[in-house]
Amino acid sequence: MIEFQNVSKKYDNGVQALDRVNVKIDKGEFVFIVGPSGAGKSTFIKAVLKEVNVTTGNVVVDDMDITKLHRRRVPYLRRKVGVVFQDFRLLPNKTVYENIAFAMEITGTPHRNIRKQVPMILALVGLTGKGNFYPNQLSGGEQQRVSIARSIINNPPILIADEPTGNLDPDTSWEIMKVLRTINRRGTTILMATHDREIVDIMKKRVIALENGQIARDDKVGVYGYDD
Ligand SMILES: Nc1ncnc2c1ncn2[C@@H]1O[C@H](COP(=O)(O)OP(=O)(O)OP(=O)(O)O)[C@@H](O)[C@H]1O
Repeated sequence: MIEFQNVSKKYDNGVQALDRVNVKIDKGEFVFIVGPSGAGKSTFIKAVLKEVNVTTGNVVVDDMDITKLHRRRVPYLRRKVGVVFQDFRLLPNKTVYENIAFAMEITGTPHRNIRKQVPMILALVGLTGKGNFYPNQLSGGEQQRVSIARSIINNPPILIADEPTGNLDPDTSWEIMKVLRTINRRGTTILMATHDREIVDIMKKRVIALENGQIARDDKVGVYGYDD
């Protein structure tokens, strides 16, 4: 599903953000990416999305070697990978319904399907009845649910969550983790970068730890393992 083959990334300023990374993530896995600040987690995620071009090695996403993928084909890749961020990134002038519908409109989904699928996805993330609310009328946890709904509405095989609980209190964070677990159980591969020790330790999922751009640990049932 996702494979890094001897991947290195050196930024123009000389920083070696990824250093000969080899890793394989299978379909349906739930994987945490942990590591100290500056370890290379964001660079790893950006390499999957082709937001950064790696210096050497190959990145394979959903059976497609994206290393040499033409710029014009990158939007096609992005449809295979839903993304959720710490800061939600919802469109403030659109309702919950419109935020999600918009993601379907840009892929050319017929309105009939949009009208059917948006309520279904709102139910999945526990937001039935909130379709007409604007983002600023929702709690942080609810906004993150909208963001998750938007990220999976086009059924991507992979969901990347970059610190999705970073702005949320512990209880709300767990509500978000339940939603992500439900999505994972439906078959979506999930890759989540996090600094949240409690979540990593309790979830008992695969943990890949990056340090200085290298894989320091890769445990099938791992722990957070840092003091920060
Ligand atoms: N666009 C860039 N240009 C130059 N150096 C960069 C760039 N982006 C990141 N870096 C450097 O690459 C290294 C890895 O950064 P990265 O953001 O991948 O780490 P991270 O593990 O996500 O950190 P954090 O937990 O703080 O988000 C750091 O030394 C960082 O300063």
